[in-house]
Amino acid sequence: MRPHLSRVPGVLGEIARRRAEEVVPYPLPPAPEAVPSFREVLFQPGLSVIAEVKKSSPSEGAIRALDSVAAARAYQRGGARAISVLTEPHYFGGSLEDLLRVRQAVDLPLLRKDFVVDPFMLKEARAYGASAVLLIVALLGELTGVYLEEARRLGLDALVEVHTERELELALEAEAEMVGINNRNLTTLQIDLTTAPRLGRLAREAGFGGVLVAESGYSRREELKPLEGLFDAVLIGTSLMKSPDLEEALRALVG
Ligand SMILES: O=P(O)(O)OC[C@@H](O)[C@@H](O)c1c[nH]c2ccccc12
Repeated sequence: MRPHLSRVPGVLGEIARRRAEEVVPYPLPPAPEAVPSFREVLFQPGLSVIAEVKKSSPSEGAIRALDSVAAARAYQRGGARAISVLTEPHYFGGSLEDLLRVRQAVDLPLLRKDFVVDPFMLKEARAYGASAVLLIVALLGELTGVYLEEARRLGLDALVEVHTERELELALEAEAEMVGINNRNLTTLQIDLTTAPRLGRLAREAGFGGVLVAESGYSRREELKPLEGLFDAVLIGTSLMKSPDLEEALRALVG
């Protein structure tokens, strides 16, 4: 079952509709061996970092033409608990090959970062080595629960991404076990770092006991302060990718 994308506004709608046109199922390679669960590694005490391999983005254009494997290895050395790999090609310069190559190079659980708009993309994620997938509520709406169920059936964890109070409600209704709060509005691309703490508090007040991840826009250590005691993890891409030394940048950010 596919979501209705015709009325999704802004850049998000543009990317997602293009993605949907491209999904044509094909025979998949056998999935690589299982690695530690994405969700479980984030349950460790303290704020975990999910470091992201991201070569370009709609807001920044080209970020860095660094090889994905080199980036992922530096992240692992720097203490990342998990790695996110963009697989969207047109706007983010990613690929499934990047995901598989990173899988073969590091031991950390991987998140397939893409605009999932067809259940086949979940099977694909698993076949190319992901332990988890991103599910964006602004795209999947009421179908979020269906995609969550299908991800579970395939043995994948799902990071359910929200940006508004209404989307958070939908994520909690769908019984998400990991919720990502994106500081970036994917329609306008604006960042507001007060979004994650605000919606994070609401999620906890509503009794959410799962993994909470703050996403986007972090580049300085002080910015992580409001997340302490509330969030399990933070997802960081651009500021790390832009650093001359990714390992050092990661250590400097989280100590
Ligand atoms: O590069 P940043 O600002 O550190 O952000 C990372 C990550 O949160 C961002 O890439 C992201 C969050 N949600 C997404 C959905 C699709 C594509 C990308 C994203």
